[in-house]
Amino acid sequence: MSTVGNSTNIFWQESPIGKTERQKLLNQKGCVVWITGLSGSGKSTLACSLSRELNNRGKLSYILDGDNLRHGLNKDLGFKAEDRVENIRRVGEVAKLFADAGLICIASLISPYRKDRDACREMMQNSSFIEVFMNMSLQLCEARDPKGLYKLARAGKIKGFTGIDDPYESPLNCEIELKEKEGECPSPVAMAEEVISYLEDKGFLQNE
Ligand SMILES: Nc1ncnc2c1ncn2[C@@H]1O[C@H](COP(=O)(O)OS(=O)(=O)O)[C@@H](OP(=O)(O)O)[C@H]1O
Ligand SMILES: Nc1ncnc2c1ncn2[C@@H]1O[C@H](COP(=O)(O)OP(=O)(O)O)[C@@H](O)[C@H]1O
Repeated sequence: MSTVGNSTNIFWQESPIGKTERQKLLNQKGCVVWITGLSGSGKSTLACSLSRELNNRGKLSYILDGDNLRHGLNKDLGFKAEDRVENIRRVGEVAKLFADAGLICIASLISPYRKDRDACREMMQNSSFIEVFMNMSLQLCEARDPKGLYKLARAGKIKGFTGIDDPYESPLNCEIELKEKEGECPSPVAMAEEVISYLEDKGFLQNE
């Protein structure tokens, strides 16, 4: 019996099938690939490309996309600092469940605060949190502006837009950093392959 958060008298219910058994069934290891970066940096594009490439290799993945989750699970949250903190905390918890299910969970969110990303890392077992930093310049993201949000933010029609009048804290120790080279961004497939090589090297795509 214990107290957790605001709940008292709660008990942990063990499951008859463990993560090891599920991973064996899937021939892979559960993990979280956490993609962070500015709006327009290519997070969703990489998430989709990575999921497709993994699928082609017979590996099961699932995308948790910030924008999409704000249509449901996180529809009560906005973009003020405490809402972003709660957004990342919830998605971290959900990602942890997907990884426990044995899946390669691809979380794609701006996740602007280092402390919150680190807290998600802390939730996970050692080395199964792979932080991917989309290190694209604000200039590139703003030039892309596929949803016209930077334009609105510059015009003062959106307040607290990340990179314009709200902070983005770059990772200090991420596992993978993807960058533009001479103003050119690698293709989504090339970026997905870089992540897949990492997953392969670390043994996530098999279960010996
Ligand atoms: N104020 C403000 N700042 C940043 N982004 C904004 C804002 N308002 C709306 N949007 C849209 O919301 C998407 C980001 O949602 P996230 O859940 O990833 O954000 S966060 O991690 O909680 O910061 C983001 O999607 P992406 O462009 O895919 O990153 C935007 O489309
Ligand atoms: N590797 C890439 N090369 C060229 N264009 C890209 C690349 N990745 C994304 N884009 C384009 O940039 C825009 C923003 O990408 P998106 O994945 O929606 O970013 P985010 O999810 O970070 O907001 C889209 O128009 C997309 O087609």
